[in-house]
Amino acid sequence: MTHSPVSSIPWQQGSIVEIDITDLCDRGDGVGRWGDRVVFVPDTVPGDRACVRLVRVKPQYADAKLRELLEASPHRIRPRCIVADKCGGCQWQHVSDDFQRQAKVDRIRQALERIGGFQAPEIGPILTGDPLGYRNKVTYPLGRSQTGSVQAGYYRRGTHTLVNLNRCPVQDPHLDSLLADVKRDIEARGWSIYNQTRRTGRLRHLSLRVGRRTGELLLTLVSATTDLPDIEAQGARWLERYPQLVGVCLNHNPEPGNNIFGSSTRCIVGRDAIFETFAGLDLQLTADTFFQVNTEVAEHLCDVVSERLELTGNELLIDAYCGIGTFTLPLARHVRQAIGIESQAAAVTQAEHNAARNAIANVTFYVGNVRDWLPKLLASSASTCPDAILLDPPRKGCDRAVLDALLELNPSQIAYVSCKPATLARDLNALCATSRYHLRYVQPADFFPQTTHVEAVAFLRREGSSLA
Ligand SMILES: C[S@@+](CC[C@H](N)C(=O)[O-])C[C@H]1O[C@@H](n2cnc3c(N)ncnc32)[C@H](O)[C@@H]1O
Repeated sequence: MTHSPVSSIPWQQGSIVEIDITDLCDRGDGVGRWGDRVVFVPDTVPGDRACVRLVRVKPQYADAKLRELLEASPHRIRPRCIVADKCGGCQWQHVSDDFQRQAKVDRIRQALERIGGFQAPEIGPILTGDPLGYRNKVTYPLGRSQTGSVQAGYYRRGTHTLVNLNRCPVQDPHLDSLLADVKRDIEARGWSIYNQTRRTGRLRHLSLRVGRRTGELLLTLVSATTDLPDIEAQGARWLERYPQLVGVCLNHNPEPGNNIFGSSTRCIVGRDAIFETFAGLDLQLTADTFFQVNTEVAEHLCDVVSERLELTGNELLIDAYCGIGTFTLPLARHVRQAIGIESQAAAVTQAEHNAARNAIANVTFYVGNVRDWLPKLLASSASTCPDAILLDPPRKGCDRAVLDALLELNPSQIAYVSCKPATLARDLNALCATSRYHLRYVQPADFFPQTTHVEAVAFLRREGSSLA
């Protein structure tokens, strides 16, 4: 293979260069080198040799577009989605499942080593489930094609242009026909589609949720208006056509901005929630509350947390950032007392409802900010400090004040669930900097196959704790 000499091609927008892809970056793009500069190329895989066009050029790096694949990597596969080259929903449809998993584990390792400062951390094999058909919930923005037909799908990467979907290979297959039919019926009803720029029109999003174990389906339309003409009749028709559909809801979101759901949801027909079996519990899940999108892997992770914490039944456990109690409720069965803290009141209402539904009496949920609640618990429970704290913060990780409060609370064990390796590594570094805690084990989990997202739970133990 002859390579074009680096010096003969100007480092500028529009230049065409040939490079070997050697790595993947956090965004999921392939990474190659042009001389001592770095080139990021979407839709490539380590092992590819590619002819690329530089599109955004900085002194030391450039973003490039794949023009031609000169040699295909052994890790490259044919995408199992017909719109993989356009749709921004998945980034790695062209990467083999094994290589995706390895890349995710590598990313966690690199973050722990480079940002966290940990040397050779023990990282377990990644938890996996089905690489396709796993999503139990989808929420698609709605739009119209140039010819006026109703569209639903994800945005083209880096744009606000919808890529219309009639099916999606990562969503539960039971949602496929519903997606196509609902779009057609919206069109037939003449319901207008919301225009974000002009702030006109009604319908904004279509959300579908399925109980992976029960098969129950829930359909929610998000509208800028409180009503839609004949929504009751259409809802009844959908219920009749789909025996698994248990309810049709209308969420009202008149606010501009990126929030999908508004604050009020009205059940049009049927019920406003599905039932689902999770970790041996019977859960009720409404349309607008967060539930882990990959039921199987979440359940698997819950088991790992319970086993790794080596719970004896005597512990006081705090689950900070608990959502609807996805981890709190199953873990409550293994401890003396569990406390969940969550900022969203609706999620706590759902958690309390599900605790009662499953006769779990040893759990208390608090609505509010973890940053405020941890010091309050510290003040109120001097004689009963928590034995274990589970954390599952959003991507930005924990505030410094939360980490300080954790150190004050001084639990024997901390399990930190994270969806962003960089912030996980940063926070673990802060917790372990005092040498009071050491990192025992990290469990990666592949909740979102075909995408670059990766989750992990890190287990910390206090030095000298009797469990060590
Ligand atoms: C990654 S989700 C995890 C939810 C839950 N553990 C689960 O698995 O379903 C993070 C949760 O933290 C909540 N949250 C975000 N910031 C918070 C804060 N400062 N205090 C309390 N809860 C917060 C969000 O509402 C969300 O439910």
